[in-house]
Amino acid sequence: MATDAPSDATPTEDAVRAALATVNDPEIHRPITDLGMVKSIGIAPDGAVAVGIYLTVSGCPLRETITNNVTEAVQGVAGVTGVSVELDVMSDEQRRELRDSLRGGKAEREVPFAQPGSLTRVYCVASGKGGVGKSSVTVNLAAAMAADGIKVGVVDADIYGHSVPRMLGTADARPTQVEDMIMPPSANGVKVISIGMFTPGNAPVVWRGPMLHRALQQFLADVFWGDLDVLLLDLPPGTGDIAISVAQLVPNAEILVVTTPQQAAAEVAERAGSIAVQTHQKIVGVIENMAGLPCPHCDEMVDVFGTGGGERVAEGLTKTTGTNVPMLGSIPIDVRLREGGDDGRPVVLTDPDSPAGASIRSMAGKLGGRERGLAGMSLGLTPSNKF
Ligand SMILES: Nc1ncnc2c1ncn2[C@@H]1O[C@H](COP(=O)(O)OP(=O)(O)OP(=O)(O)O)[C@@H](O)[C@H]1O
Repeated sequence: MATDAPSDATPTEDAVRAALATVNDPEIHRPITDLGMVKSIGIAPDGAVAVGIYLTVSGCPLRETITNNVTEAVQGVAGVTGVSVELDVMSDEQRRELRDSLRGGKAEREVPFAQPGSLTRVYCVASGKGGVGKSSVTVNLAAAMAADGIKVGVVDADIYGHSVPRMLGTADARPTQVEDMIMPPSANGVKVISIGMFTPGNAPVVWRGPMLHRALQQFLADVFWGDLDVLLLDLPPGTGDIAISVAQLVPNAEILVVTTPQQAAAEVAERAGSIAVQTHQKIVGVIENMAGLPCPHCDEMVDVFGTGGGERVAEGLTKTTGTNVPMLGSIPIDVRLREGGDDGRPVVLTDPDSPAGASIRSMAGKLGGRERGLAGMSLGLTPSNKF
């Protein structure tokens, strides 16, 4: 960043610090000056600047990015003739301070999304059967929302098929840890944390209920999500322990039910959705996936999995819950959606106007853009007797 100082003047420390304030930590997305990452600034009479930077952890995978960004920012200051960056690593004490400041001064773990003032909408994506496209829908909704400028995160809590990182293009990413705080990797503008990032190789997860509960609590409380507009949780299929844990940890989470049009799948999906009655959660709607395959020769729809499942589930859940559970939309079978999932390139980004892409984008618009209403939310105010 250029200043008004004449270019032959020695740069001031304030000007260098102002330039450093424009550099964000690539994982925490906050200025390095606010995170206690600037260790020292040395300015030689000839305009050469030496900056000392604390990394949060040794072997930080983003050390090169940070070095480059710092160099570029300081180089732009008037009078700077050269920049050298020396990296150091935070002490345990500094890391603890950083963690506490990221938690808003609170040392204890709490789930930010469950706090009364939280403005993050939390959606649990649930299905009855496996393989109906729950993860594909989650990933594409998230990518479409991010493309619309919404700050979105995904928790992949599907212990049986943790496929979200691959579908989002972060298959090999591992989160960085600052003390007991976890920095989620991000791809296509979506922050993501997956149970698969904490299991060696492709090992199956054989955790029982209490362990799953703890893992989920960690994903919600110990991951540094920043200010999210929307958090999507990809749940395992069925009515298992995880759904109950989510209800306990984030009682205001709303449920999105994914089904195929098939009668059998719809019945199971309805059962999975109706767990919301017991947990007192709201079902935001039903998404029907794999709703017909356009014939490649004549474009006529072939109803591979039958028809009407989504509507049946929506009607059934409306009756069971006594609230209006709408059908949010239908997604046809589309080979581009499957390929995009395999390649980590969501179809909503690669083929946004394909029938599948357009349908998911439209639902993402509704779910992401809906008023983050204060209705039903405690504002922490005491009613006045004046009126
Ligand atoms: N509309 C669609 N068109 C074509 N392929 C699809 C569609 N929806 C999902 N698929 C494919 O079906 C397979 C299963 O989808 P996905 O993994 O999203 O299901 P899931 O319900 O999350 O499964 P599980 O519960 O077992 O994790 C994937 O290979 C995915 O690419």
